[in-house]
Amino acid sequence: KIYENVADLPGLQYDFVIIGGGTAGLVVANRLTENLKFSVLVLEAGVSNEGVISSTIPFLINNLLLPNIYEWNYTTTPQPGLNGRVLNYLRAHMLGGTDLMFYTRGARDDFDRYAKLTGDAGWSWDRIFPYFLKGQYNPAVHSTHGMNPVSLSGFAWPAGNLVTEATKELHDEFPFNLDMNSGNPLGVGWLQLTVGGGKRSTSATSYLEPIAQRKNLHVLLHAQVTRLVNPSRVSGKLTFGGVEFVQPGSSPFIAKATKEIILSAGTVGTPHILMHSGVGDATALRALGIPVVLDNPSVGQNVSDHVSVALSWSVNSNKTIESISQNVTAFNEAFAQYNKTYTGPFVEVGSTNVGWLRLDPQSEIFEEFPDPSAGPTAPHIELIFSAGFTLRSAATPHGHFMNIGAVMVTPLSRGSITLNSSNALVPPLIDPQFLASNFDLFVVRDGLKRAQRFVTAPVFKDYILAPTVNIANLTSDELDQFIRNSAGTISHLVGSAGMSARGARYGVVDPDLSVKGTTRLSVIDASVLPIVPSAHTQAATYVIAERGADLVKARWT
Ligand SMILES: Cc1cc2nc3c(=O)[nH]c(=O)nc-3n(C[C@H](O)[C@H](O)[C@H](O)COP(=O)(O)OP(=O)(O)OC[C@H]3O[C@@H](n4cnc5c(N)ncnc54)[C@H](O)[C@@H]3O)c2cc1C
Repeated sequence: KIYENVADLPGLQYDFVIIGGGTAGLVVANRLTENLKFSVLVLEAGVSNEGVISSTIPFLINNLLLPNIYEWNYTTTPQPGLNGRVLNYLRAHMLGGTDLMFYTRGARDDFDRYAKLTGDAGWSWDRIFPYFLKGQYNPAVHSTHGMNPVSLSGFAWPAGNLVTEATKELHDEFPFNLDMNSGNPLGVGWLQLTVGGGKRSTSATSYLEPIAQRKNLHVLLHAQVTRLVNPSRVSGKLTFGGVEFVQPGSSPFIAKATKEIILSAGTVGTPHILMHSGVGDATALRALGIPVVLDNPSVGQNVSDHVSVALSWSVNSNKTIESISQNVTAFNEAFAQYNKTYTGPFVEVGSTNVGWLRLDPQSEIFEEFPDPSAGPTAPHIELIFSAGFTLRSAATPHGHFMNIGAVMVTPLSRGSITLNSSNALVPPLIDPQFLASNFDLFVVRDGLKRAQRFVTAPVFKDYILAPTVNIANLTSDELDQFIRNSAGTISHLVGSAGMSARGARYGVVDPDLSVKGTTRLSVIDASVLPIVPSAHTQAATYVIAERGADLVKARWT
């Protein structure tokens, strides 16, 4: 059952307390409460997804991302690699998270590297693969019995067919890939989305809604966890006796977990809570006057994220996103069609295809830097093809466009989440160190050049009119400045509570996701990924949550 007010909860003692009801937290809540003997409380700082149309209608997802109650409205610290710019840093503040529905699992090598880094073969592609199928178009690599619907686009923008045609014309550099979720993503293929029946699916719609009436599951909204309290030692290991949280304007409450506390507060929230609980770098915590209960300098460090820059071309067609986004009548018609039949352009986001490419192995950049990709199946670059501007703002130009986002998916830069204050309600310092490494800059540059080459395919001859910014005329230095001045993020931060092998001298959680040096405390969310996969991160988060729930269940049954 979902509660708004702590006073309505039957009590504050449960077997498990899950902190955060985003992508991972609700998967774990579902799986643990399959055992009717387990009682579970989810504490979610944000709001419900119910009745929020921009969280349901794929085409309107853009509205969810504006500063509002569905986001924490964070900003980064000034980023030297972006010429000192401060970016808005989107983080979900609602049940089920605020992803944009891209469903990309990553490369076989990404997961095999996690297995190697953690010394646990359970994180390898082959062993994790069944967990992908639990969540659900090459039928051989998908399932029909999973929880979370995944589909190809339910609406065909002409740009999508042109992109596919171009893969035939430029086959050597941009081969077609029928299904990029097989473990071998390389090539250009159709985008898959977490959309079912025309509606956006999240862990809130797939994992919570169907079981929200389970008697052993309580979800409390507007409940912001400030810290874990009452530390003690059990057989030399740290344990916490409770979870402190507040509701707007309230005094703190304490929830107790008789079995385990599970942090699923995401890559920013999880280390934030750990550090306020005294788990983190001892020197930094002391400097803020926070009592140290476990010195672990890895907490909040080693974060990595993807950086992107988009190019746009005006096109000789009026069948683009702008035909709806810039025309009130057409927008209302599309909305009406959606409401009647769940069909039409509102069933998807406007992106049509995705490409995954590797750098040239002979590239001079490898003389300076080792290859950070996970292996030969893993790309360095992602190209996102869209039938116009998917993220729209007042600055979006008028006209009709095709967009290609070039995303650097193998960052060498590493950033951090640190505390700014001893007050747990003050946001942390988010410093992803975007483009701090020249390798990362090189990859974005290469990605933009690939995008430019892609649109030279003969099929675009009568379609593409002109670039909105002609980077072909820029010197190398000017191009670098263009990148630093326009790069953004696609919000794939991971690593702040990274997994490492048991006994390793770094890392925050063991391969079974329990926090090192503690007992009855684990982290199950995207923060445990030690390196960002070469993919959008929700699919990886779902499998972490599925396997994480199995690991917890195994400890207690
Ligand atoms: C705007 C955006 C778009 C994205 N688009 C895509 C996409 O299209 N495809 C894709 O694969 N990935 C996408 N991602 C990434 C993907 O959504 C994340 O990797 C994934 O959701 C991470 O899941 P999580 O459970 O770790 O964290 P989250 O889903 O962020 O959940 C954390 C939850 O914890 C809550 N919380 C945090 N702190 C506290 C606290 N102190 N007390 C109580 N609750 C707390 C938050 O409110 C939130 O609900 C996107 C991310 C963002 C932000």
